Amino acid sequence: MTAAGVLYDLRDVRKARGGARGRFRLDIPELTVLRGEVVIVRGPSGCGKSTLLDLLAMTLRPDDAERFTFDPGQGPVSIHASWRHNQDGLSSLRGAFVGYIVQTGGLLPYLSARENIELPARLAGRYDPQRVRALAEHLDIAHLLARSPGSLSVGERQRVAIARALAHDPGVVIADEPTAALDPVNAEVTFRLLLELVTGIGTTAIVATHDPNRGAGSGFALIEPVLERSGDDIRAVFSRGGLS
Ligand SMILES: Nc1ncnc2c1ncn2[C@@H]1O[C@H](COP(=O)(O)OP(=O)(O)OP(=O)(O)O)[C@@H](O)[C@H]1O
Repeated sequence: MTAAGVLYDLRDVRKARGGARGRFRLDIPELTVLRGEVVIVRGPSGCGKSTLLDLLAMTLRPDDAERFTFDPGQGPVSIHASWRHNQDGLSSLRGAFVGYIVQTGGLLPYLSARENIELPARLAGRYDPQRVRALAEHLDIAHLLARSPGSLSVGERQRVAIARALAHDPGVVIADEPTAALDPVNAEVTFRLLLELVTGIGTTAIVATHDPNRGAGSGFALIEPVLERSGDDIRAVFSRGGLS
């Protein structure tokens, strides 16, 4: 794989947080994500999945990074340098190229489902009604678009959130336990729909789950942290090479 196919390239990235009891430290010695890949990030509660996804979504600033680049298509951009010198540029990059799905949908309650889906696409200047229609049909929410999020079931809200994350044709979809709030049957269906959509469109996706059965035997790339405990302190090491 050439460097042109690399979406993320991270080397020696670190983030420390005050954990639930002791200190939590996330270390990424090496992590590459290739364009078009689906990567499952799997591990138990508290192992740092959300921290890793927030770093990749450019919503959380790393403490330190030897290298942290994201290539939107015109060449790699240093995310670490952007955090220090160009946060406006970072916001634009995030808005245009990242679709983020959180555990509970995160929809704006005062907008209809349709307005929620269209908003990021309009902000990014990439609103495409045909794309919105196709996503809504695939996710079986076309009949719900006029409704407010509060009148939808949790599963319906999550499907709207998936459509919203994909509507602006992002470079990457990042989904943080997108089915954690759903019952097992709905969770299975929604997880499958998300993966079907991103693989069908060819969008890179990074999906976190605590479920040890998710992603098993799927052929998708899998990242699981190595956890080191010292008293109440935890160090989680997420690593994955990709370039030969
Ligand atoms: N905003 C924060 N401030 C301080 N500590 C935090 C913050 N967010 C998370 N942490 C801590 O960082 C550690 C990793 O949390 P994180 O949410 O990344 O794990 P997770 O694997 O996503 O967990 P879960 O599956 O329960 O969502 C935990 O010890 C947590 O308490």
